[in-house]
Amino acid sequence: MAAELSPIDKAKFVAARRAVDFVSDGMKLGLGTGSTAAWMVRCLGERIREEGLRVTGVPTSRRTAELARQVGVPIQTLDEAKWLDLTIDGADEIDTQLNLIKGGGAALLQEKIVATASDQMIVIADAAKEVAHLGAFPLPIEVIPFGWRTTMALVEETLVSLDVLNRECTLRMTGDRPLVTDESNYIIDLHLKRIGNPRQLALVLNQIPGVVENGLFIDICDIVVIGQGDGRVTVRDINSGSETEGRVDLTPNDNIFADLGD
Ligand SMILES: O=C[C@H](O)[C@H](O)[C@H](O)COP(=O)(O)O
Repeated sequence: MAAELSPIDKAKFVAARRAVDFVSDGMKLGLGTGSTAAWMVRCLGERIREEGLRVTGVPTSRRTAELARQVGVPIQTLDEAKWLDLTIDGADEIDTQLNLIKGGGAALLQEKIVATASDQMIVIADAAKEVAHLGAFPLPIEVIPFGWRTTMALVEETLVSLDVLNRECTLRMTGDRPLVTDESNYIIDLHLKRIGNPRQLALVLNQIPGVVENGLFIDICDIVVIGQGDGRVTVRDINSGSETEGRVDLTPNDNIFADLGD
């Protein structure tokens, strides 16, 4: 029996299932990370099992690689795939220009590399992720562990030089230890409340020695699919300017819960 999903999981599920309609036979896909992207990987597995869809996925984290294996999505490394047709991923915030904050799950570095190596990026999310201005969600930056305190001080100085008012920076912890990313780095979260100029901030942060990458995705996302708990989905395409409304069957196939142990 399939478990009853919470409204937020229903919203994530319908966004994921709608986005998987954009996948066609033979595609090389970037597989995002996080709870919404996990639904997309499960939906892909469902299409592979039921329709014989042939795709190859490049996972953006160890977690996603493990899930892909569990649900039967064939995977490759990015260097094996070289270039991808489409990446589907979640986001922590999406603004009206489809600029994003990502990295709440600490996978921003691999996610940005994979999305940038794709012809197209589709972001899937529940409606709560849509914002007028980025920044209420803390902006993650991935930093080299060596000298991270110095790097954090340089980040704070940079924020002062940009006249950013709220500029508290915190090292992300897991228990009493710094969180370590898949690439063996640390994450510093920037509590900015509102980002006035995301494009400028993204460029300036990456100039600081010790900063590997920041979680601002500027001009990378092409299409956003927003799900609602009642099954409604909105597809917004930044290139064509189109917006279409639809509805997705809320009943996941029981097989889709295989990895959840239901
Ligand atoms: O590092 C993690 C990713 O950027 C996620 O895509 C993002 O945090 C959204 O995750 P979720 O779908 O769990 O809200």
